[in-house]
Amino acid sequence: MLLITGYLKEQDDSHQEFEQSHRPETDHPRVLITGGLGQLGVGLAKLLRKRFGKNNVILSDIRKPADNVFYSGPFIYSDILDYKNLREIVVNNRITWLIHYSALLSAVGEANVPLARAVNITGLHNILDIAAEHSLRLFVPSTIGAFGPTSPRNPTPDLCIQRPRTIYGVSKVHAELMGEYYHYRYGLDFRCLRYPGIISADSQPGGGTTDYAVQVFHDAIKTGKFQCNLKPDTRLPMMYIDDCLKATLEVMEAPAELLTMRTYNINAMSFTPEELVQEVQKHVPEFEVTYNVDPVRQAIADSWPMNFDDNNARKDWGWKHDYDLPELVTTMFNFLGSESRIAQAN
Ligand SMILES: NC(=O)C1=CN([C@@H]2O[C@H](COP(=O)(O)OP(=O)(O)OC[C@H]3O[C@@H](n4cnc5c(N)ncnc54)[C@H](O)[C@@H]3O)[C@@H](O)[C@H]2O)C=CC1
Ligand SMILES: CC(=O)[C@H](N)C(=O)O
Repeated sequence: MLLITGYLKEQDDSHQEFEQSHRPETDHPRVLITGGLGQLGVGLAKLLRKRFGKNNVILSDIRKPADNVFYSGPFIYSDILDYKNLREIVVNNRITWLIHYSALLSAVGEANVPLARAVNITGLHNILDIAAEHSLRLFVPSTIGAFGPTSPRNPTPDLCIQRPRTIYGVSKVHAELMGEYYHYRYGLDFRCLRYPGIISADSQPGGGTTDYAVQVFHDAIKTGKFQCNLKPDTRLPMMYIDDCLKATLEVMEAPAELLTMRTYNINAMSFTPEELVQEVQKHVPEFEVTYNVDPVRQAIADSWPMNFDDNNARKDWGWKHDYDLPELVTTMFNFLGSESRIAQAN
């Protein structure tokens, strides 16, 4: 029976997908995600495909996807520095929404400033021009890294001094300002959220300053020991990936008249490595941490917000987070714990 049910379910699913992908364009956006094979893109594609139909969401990157990603929905090679190719992809696939995830994050950017400038700034210019030319709804994420040591840090409001000290932060402030300029000058439907450090169980971070808060869970499960590359009292805004992706879809679907701004802070929690370790030890009592501070990442973290003020997002389009620190840690261990039990069983 299960086999038959499974077969019938499969038929029904594929019929539904056919339906969704062949509905008139007016029904659903046609989404292109750039830089989709990083920490956030695959999860976002999953969420958007559930909402808009598998074939209406195209994942892209310059890297080769794993089989499970490749066979989960449309994937295409796209280098955002190749303006012509990007334009062809947008036209040939009748794209109406563009989620621009391609970037070099804070620490990797400091290690390769010329490449970070090319990808994060020249690449962004290509995206802006194509989005304006084809009237796309454009999402570009910014970051807590778009602030610097002269910004108010506790809390950091949406509008304040922004003098970041990394090429990553400078490029993201540039993205915010250029996106808003294209909005006011050319009517581009530009939307931007400043993400905190994002924590996920099923994807690896891409070389940032907040990566420790992902690694800690894997090490707690694998070895019970963790070497933290930030000082124990380094407070940073953080968010579980499900909240981040939910906010991204919500702000993209928000009616334009609700948006009093085009760039919003979003917040969920702020914690220090010490506070995170204490919460982890409630699940893994024997867990041990040592501190081996990375001076580059520490200097970046010391220039970033400690707490984020996101009242405008909550007021304008109803943003609210679901995961605080205890829920985050429980969710991460539920996922990773089951994964490691499966791994041990195999
Ligand atoms: N993960 C986080 O904690 C946060 C992420 N964000 C932003 O969200 C976006 C996605 O972040 P992640 O997935 O974590 O980044 P990631 O670093 O994990 O992935 C970025 C992707 O961009 C791709 N890429 C690099 N050069 C490219 C090019 N020339 N053309 C096309 N793709 C290229 C890479 O192959 C990679 O898969 C980024 O813009 C990042 O700045 C903002 C704040 C926090
Ligand atoms: C907070 C971010 O933008 C990213 N995770 C980084 O640490 O660079």
